[in-house]
Amino acid sequence: MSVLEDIIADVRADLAEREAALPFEELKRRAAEAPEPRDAMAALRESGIAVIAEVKRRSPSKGDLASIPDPASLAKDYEDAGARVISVLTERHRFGGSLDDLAAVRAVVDVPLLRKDFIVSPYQVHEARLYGADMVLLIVAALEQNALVSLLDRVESLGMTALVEVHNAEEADRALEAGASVIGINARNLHTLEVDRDVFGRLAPGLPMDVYKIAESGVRGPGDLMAYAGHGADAVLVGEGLVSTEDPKGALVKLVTAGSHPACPRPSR
Ligand SMILES: O=P(O)(O)OC[C@@H](O)[C@@H](O)c1c[nH]c2ccccc12
Repeated sequence: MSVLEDIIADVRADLAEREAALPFEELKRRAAEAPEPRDAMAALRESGIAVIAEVKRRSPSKGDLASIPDPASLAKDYEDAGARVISVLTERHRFGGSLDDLAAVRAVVDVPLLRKDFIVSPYQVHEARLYGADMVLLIVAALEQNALVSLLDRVESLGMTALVEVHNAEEADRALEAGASVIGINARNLHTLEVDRDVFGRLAPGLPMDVYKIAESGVRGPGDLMAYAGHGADAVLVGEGLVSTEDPKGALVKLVTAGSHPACPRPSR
């Protein structure tokens, strides 16, 4: 099994437990009563290269990155530093995250939130909404085409934004066919866990102008943000480059400053 398949097997096992504890119909009813979702697209489209900052404790490739005893306070720092959207990993086994982290972050920040997980079922989409997400990650490599199409539809029908993640041209075609308007190009291959920062520059020019393009993974500092911007990124998504520094807030301020600098290349749209 590849890393991705391993991860998804555990995600499905966890999901079955939660489904047994809270039936889908009841979950849907509760999620429908959650406060209205925030407009993640509007936040991302403000001027400059947006930075999406991630609450990430661990990763399969690097192991422990940061203990993050108080995810809400890290998220508040991210918001104060100018994060346009905050990503919260909710996968438990490999990333050390939880839905409780998402709820804790929701309680203290106003910016839109991304639920970062391995979404394979509509159950998780309603769950994302219940815990305060405004945006949901859908990984093309983890989904059959019909599942991708119906999950994308589900995310949008609940008023959220889908971030559709791809790693190669074939997945990019599938994302477009499914109707994705926000595409994340992940430099990390989820089968081998290797990072190749050139993937963005290879794939982004082939995407339509009106698709919002996010460069995911491997951003170490302003230089990488500028390079991604030069290849047409509207936004970058950063985890390790923030959480594994002494001063995540300071590191984010540097990225946000670079992304809003007049010399930073911006998409011609
Ligand atoms: O920590 P990095 O290299 O800055 O990467 C952040 C983000 O791109 C990464 O966490 C990620 C991108 N896609 C994912 C899918 C699942 C889990 C994690 C991810």
